[in-house]
Amino acid sequence: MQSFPPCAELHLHIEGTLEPDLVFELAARNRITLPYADAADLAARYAFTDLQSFLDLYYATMDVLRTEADFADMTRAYLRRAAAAGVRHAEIMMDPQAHLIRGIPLATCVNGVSSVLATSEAEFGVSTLLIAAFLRDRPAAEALDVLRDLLDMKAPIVGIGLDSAEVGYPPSLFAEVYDVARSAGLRCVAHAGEEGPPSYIREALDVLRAERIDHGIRCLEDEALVERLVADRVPLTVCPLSNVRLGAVDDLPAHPLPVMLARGLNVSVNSDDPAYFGGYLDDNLMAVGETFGWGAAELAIVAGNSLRSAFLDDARRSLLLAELEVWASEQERDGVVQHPRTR
Ligand SMILES: Nc1ncnc2[nH]cnc12
Ligand SMILES: [Zn+2]
Repeated sequence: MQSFPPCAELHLHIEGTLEPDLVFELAARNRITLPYADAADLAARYAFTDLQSFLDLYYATMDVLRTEADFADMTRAYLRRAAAAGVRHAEIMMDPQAHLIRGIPLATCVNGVSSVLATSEAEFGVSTLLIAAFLRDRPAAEALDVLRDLLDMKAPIVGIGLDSAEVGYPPSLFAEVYDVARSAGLRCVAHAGEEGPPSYIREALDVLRAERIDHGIRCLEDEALVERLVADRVPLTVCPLSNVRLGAVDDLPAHPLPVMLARGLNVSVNSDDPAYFGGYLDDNLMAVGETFGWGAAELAIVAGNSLRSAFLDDARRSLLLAELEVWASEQERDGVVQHPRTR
């Protein structure tokens, strides 16, 4: 059986872990009638043409999340599955505005998710940090209000992110939000270069001073940008199955991940919205491993990148990097080193 390295998941939307079965369970609990016959009928709608076609369903489906217990159950289900995938640390995004605009109080979503994260290391062996992501297709003033509310309630967040529909919503619109967050000691990440142009990656770095770029795959269209990302070791949290399902790339063999790795970019592999895109972190690693002929050596590189790019404390990072070294030497000892197509 394939073994996966201990790693960090750095690009994961907790609302994107809502599996069809849980959607139906929460709908029943909250007496909501869904416009689908059953979980299989809902899953059959997961045929997306682009980011927007996914977002439409993603925002509609999360309407079943009404109470703290609902958010907690979703979070627990993700952690259980992530632990089985070899995830040892997760930096989890949530979209507070997606809940606020449908009347769910900020405390309900924040407390529901964070109550489970508080014990994730003890319960699942997965340390966790929470990132509040703002919706770039809504006004920056609204994001600023939500950020101030999060700060006022001392929400246990490590940082902020920027997600949702990308094209037409450049990072610079959110300069003030990121300035306020940074002044409050928060870490900064942003989606850029998923569907949007390389200039959005530059803006995320220069204007938002993002420390990590979520996706970033379109950087390859701008040679000077690639050189800068390599020189500065800027982490790019790549999500291969997501990119295929949303049509950002034609298919997995056409995915730029191996080129990005060969260029020396600091790439990690992540699952984005695993309930919607065909798999969790292990599924993504398995798919790229099979498609690109990766063995333990390549898996250890992306796992190491993920651990070094996480907002972890030094002690936990050292522990997980040591676990990764043990994993890599076991792979070598057992001769499970390489996939046939690599050599
Ligand atoms: N892949 C993605 N891109 C932008 N916003 C998102 N929200 C959830 N998943 C997303
Ligand atoms: Zn994402």
